[in-house]
Amino acid sequence: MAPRLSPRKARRFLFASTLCFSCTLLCYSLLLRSPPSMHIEGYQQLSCPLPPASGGKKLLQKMPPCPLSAAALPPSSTEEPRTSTAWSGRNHTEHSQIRRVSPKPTEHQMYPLGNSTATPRYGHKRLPQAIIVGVKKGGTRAVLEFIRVHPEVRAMGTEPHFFDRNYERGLDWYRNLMPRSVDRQITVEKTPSYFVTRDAPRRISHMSPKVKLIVVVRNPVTRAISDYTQTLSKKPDIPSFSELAFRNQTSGEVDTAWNAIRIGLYALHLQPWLSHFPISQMHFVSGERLITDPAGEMARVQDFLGLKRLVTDKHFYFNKTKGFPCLKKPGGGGAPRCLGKSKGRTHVQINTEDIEQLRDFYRPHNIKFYEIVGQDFHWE
Ligand SMILES: Nc1ncnc2c1ncn2[C@@H]1O[C@H](COP(=O)(O)OS(=O)(=O)O)[C@@H](OP(=O)(O)O)[C@H]1O
Repeated sequence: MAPRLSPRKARRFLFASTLCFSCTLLCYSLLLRSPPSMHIEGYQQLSCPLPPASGGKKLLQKMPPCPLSAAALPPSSTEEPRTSTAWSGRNHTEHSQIRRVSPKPTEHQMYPLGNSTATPRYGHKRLPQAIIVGVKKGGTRAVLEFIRVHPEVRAMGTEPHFFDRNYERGLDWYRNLMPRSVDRQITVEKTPSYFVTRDAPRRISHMSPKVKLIVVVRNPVTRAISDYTQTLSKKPDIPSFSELAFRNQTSGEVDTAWNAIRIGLYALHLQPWLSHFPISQMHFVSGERLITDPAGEMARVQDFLGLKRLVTDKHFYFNKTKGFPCLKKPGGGGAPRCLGKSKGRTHVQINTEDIEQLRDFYRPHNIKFYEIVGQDFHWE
């Protein structure tokens, strides 16, 4: 017969069993609890989880793309992961799932140079709000490369030639070529031949009457020689510059049918633009000042585009070998960035008499151009 417990002992037994059960439950719950959130000094955890901290294979698995919280990013690069192949030659995304939060980013961290052409996964492809429409050999590549340093600019790297050669492909085709951008960013493209394309002003205004137009102009004589030098580099058998530039070399009659000459008649080409856009919607960059004072010219371009002046003299240095201003590498180290070999070629030597004749020819056209745009470019 089992010994009978007194009521007092029974209560003690019940209390001891409950205590023991509760302890077991507590231990289990502590063991099975999810790991505490990881805090790493100097890093801010974003909304995406870190990869699990154990299991070798799992660590090698790629995590799904993680949207970055705006607060975690420096002001320049909010919402936009960029690849920076243009500068380092390596293709790495600047934003990882955890990002270092330095107390005050340096200017280069804030505004990394070389807003690359790589398309981020989000944002929208938009029709350009600004177009560098000309002129060929004026310095259009330099302006595009310099302005795309700005964090609020997204630029198409190649020339789409939509409004001259590809118009029948339609606006959706054109839009699809553009890099993705977020709301506060503007999309820019450059195609220098638009300036001399008869239908381009009408077509562009039809796309967007508010689009901002940038024209990079350069002394038309130097521009013509630059144009000829480029053609000669591709077709070495073409006639001499003087043979092409003058209808009659003895009389000095200039051949305005030759494109290299015709493009330099800026006042003439400007007229159709003014039938579709107010002059205030056009900005003229001096190709000469772009070389001697890139920061000054770019300040004016940023003002025109309604952007904060973030591309400044800190971004440029004069490269003696190249003979042109180049962009500094972000952070100071490594190779800086100059434009390619096709920019800044040594020009073909043209005799002084021919140059003088061309200057005389262009003078009245230049003066007319200065009057229309209200700026003297001093092309003497
Ligand atoms: N920073 C810098 N580096 C190199 N080159 C520079 C720069 N700034 C302006 N330029 C001048 O740009 C000229 C080429 O103009 P474009 O870019 O408009 O040419 S193109 O129409 O796109 O072919 C090019 O003409 P050339 O010197 O005749 O080659 C340059 O004089």
